[in-house]
Amino acid sequence: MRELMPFLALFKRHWGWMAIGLSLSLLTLVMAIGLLSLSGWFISAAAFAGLTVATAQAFNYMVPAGGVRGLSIGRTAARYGERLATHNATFKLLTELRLWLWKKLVPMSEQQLSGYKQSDLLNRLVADIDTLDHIYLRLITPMLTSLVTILLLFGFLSLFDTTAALALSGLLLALWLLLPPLFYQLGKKAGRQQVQAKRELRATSVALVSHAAEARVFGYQDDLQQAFFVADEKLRRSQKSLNRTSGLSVAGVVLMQAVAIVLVAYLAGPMVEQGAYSGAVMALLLFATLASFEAIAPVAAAFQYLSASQLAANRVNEVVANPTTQTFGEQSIDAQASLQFSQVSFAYPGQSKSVLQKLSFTLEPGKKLGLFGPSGVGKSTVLALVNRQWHAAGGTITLGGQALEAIEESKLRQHLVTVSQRVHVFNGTLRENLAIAGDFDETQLVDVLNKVGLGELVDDAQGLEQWLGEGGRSLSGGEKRRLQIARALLREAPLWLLDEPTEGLDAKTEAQILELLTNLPQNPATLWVTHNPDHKRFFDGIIELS
Ligand SMILES: Nc1ncnc2c1ncn2[C@@H]1O[C@H](COP(=O)(O)OP(=O)(O)OP(=O)(O)O)[C@@H](O)[C@H]1O
Repeated sequence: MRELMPFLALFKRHWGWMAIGLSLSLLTLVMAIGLLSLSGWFISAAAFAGLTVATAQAFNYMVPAGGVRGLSIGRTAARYGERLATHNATFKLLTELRLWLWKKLVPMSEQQLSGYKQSDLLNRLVADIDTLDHIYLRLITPMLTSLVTILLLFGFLSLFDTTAALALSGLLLALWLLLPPLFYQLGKKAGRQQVQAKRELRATSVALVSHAAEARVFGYQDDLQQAFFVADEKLRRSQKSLNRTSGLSVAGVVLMQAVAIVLVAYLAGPMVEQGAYSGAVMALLLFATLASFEAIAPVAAAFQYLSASQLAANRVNEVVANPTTQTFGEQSIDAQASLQFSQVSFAYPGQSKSVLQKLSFTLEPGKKLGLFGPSGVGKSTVLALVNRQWHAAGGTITLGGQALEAIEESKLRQHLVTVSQRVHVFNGTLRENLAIAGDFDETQLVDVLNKVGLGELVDDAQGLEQWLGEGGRSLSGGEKRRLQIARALLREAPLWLLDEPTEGLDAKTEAQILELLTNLPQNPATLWVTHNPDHKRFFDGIIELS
């Protein structure tokens, strides 16, 4: 259970909604038991009263009938409120958990996340976090409400028959204690298999979609599909097994309910014969017994899913407690900071050959350095080191005289921007795609779009609100790069990292982008990776990697 502790701590922030949901859930149960007990008593008492004219006339139908009506309306209202409150609490918990994990993932570099497939991280963020919401809805709520209901039931029934009250509450309490470990064991294997199968299904479906084109061209579509079907079958098998356990829990609870009814009837029968209470009270006891099992039914189901929640918690904790997580310092950087590599060496994990060996250079504020060299020599790796995607194994990288690791994360991000060949257009509007650079008003956004030659995008009827991402207006390669430059311009970062920003563009677009990048208004320091010898004229210095 220790693995669940960090998540229970996060739950605290929403205790208000959780408590409302719990209270309404308890109220619903109490009203359900009250409704059935009162109805049982009322029908039997009315039948007994009808045996003679005198008793029939003296019987007060109005008050119990009003009670039945009140309880049934109250129960429906409480159930509705309970659903609203517990679902609201669950969604709040999900948001809390997902944001918490997202915030932990974002600062991690590629190095720290290497070893995880993207689909696996996605799965941890989505499916595993979903599984964790069972803790509140399926575990905490039924366990607490059923326990309180048993205690209340004991108090209520002892008003009529202490022995029957003790017997029924004792039986319910024994079930409350025994069902969880029993169903935890029964659901353990299938619960874990389900988490595993969900992971595989997501990985194979992501592969199926993202590799679709290559798979078709090279004829391995069937293999991918087969892997997907195997994972799907695994998931179905685990669900079937869990459903069987659920069915077993329902059958078990119904059986115990029958046992309880026989037991209470056995104890109450002689009491009625002895005249300790009426037959109508016996009906009340029997109907209360019948209804009380509504409290115990979810307890068995709850623990069947615990192992899945535990495994999900372990998987989430594993990423968060990544042993390679590097913490960064708190230093800020001066806008006029120079970037310096001194004897920097680097090799990718698991590779014996170094990509960089003792690389040294200095990039002064406002200067442009061109980074040349054959393909695969390590040019992009240099940019990745400045971006802290990876960390140098030897030597030092400093910015404004401070070690790169000592600089606070947000300060570093404010200081530099990267313009690469691949631009991500988010599934959102033009405004949202620019707004990742910060908070800007309409004039500033239109102004920057004009600067990068994308002014005509705003002429669209929807202007900045036009949809750009998936399913939106498709941008050409050159337009996407200009969008990226617009984002970078908005940031006013003093250090720009350019990774072949004009690669693959036609001559006209290339000329436009070059014009833009070589005449940036704030004249940032620029480290520019390129293969094109014509670009040499733009640079104050050249680094040739070999
Ligand atoms: N994540 C990674 N894991 C392992 N090796 C990597 C990784 N990224 C790059 N490499 C390897 O490191 C070397 C340098 O790669 P890098 O991308 O820096 O080269 P580059 O000079 O930018 O190449 P290009 O001009 O083709 O873009 C290559 O041999 C590449 O295969």
